[in-house]
Amino acid sequence: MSKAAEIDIASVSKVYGTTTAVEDISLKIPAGTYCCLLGPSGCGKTSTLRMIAGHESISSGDIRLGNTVVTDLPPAKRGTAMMFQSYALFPHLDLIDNVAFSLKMKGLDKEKRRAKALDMLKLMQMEAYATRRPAQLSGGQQQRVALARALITDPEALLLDEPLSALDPFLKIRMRAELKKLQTSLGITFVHVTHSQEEAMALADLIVVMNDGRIEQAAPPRDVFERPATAFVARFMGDHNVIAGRVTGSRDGMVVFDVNGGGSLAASGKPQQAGAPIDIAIRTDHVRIGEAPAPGLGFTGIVANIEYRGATVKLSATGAGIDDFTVIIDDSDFFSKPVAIGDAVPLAWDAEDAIVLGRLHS
Ligand SMILES: Nc1ncnc2c1ncn2[C@@H]1O[C@H](COP(=O)(O)OP(=O)(O)OP(=O)(O)O)[C@@H](O)[C@H]1O
Repeated sequence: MSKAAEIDIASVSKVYGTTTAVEDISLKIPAGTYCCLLGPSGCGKTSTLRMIAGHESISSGDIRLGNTVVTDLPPAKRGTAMMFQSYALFPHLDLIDNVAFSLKMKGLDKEKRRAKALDMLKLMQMEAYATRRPAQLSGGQQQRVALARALITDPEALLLDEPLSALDPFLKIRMRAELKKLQTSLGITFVHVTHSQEEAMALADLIVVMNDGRIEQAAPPRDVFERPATAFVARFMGDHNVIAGRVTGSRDGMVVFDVNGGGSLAASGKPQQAGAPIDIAIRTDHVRIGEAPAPGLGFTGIVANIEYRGATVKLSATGAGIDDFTVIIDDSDFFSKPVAIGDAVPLAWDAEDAIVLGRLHS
């Protein structure tokens, strides 16, 4: 296998006619990283991946793979390989010929390319099926063949476009573990497009959250989850309440603000100009119920819904200017002092759990 390469995306944009799919993004993906491009449909993930692969031209900016600027190179000359969502296997060819296809294009003789294809099928534990056609395989097996076909070119980076989306939920989780194992054992750079935050959290060393053609945050999964950079990231990753308001002042290392249409709250952060818009995030599992909050660090919520989830209970509450506030508490805490729909309950959190979010799009 070849070595891994860093991918350097410098001020890259992609414009299709009047649509700007990717707007001036810059990103360094260190060599050997498992990187997930994460975001909702239409945010520009696939366009970014296809520009790295060379399947889409770059409207402006440059992409470097290792020391080579690949911006104007054709896909086969970049040192990347792409695995497509639908696997794009040739139905009329057996697995060996499917896997060997790119070597045939390169002019390698039949014996050599078939031997190498068999090696790749062995790596993916698919050699027993070598003479079958794709239609005679399960979804998970087809995915392994698609991986073998992508990896046969010894790429420095493997690009995967929603590789797990065609699989059923059970297989998805199994193949996810296999992808991670494969990346770790090969040590090459993986760039994996997904709209599932769970998938990205499970796989990535580096999560790149995209929204509307731009990067909202690029950081390891734990940082993205614990310190979401923007309201979009906090909402998209889930398990956070986002509250918007306007700054009124500061106190004891906290920014004090008025909730839009509601009371006054505080959050850890530097003083900001009075009147400035502010978004804060509060983890749903870091809220205590039934405890009087410190000034600005909680409110009285009216319980709107209760969902029992086994180990935890999910409460939804409303407050002045706060439409939907979620609290996840341990089942034992809930059942030791149960509350009912319609009850008014104090909700409280600590200063460090109220995070001021950045404002990328304002
Ligand atoms: N060939 C094209 N011509 C015109 N517009 C395009 C083309 N490809 C993509 N777009 C537009 O560019 C934007 C980004 O698309 P892209 O496929 O990169 O998003 P995505 O995040 O991968 O979405 P999905 O998860 O749905 O695949 C969208 O608004 C899309 O409609």
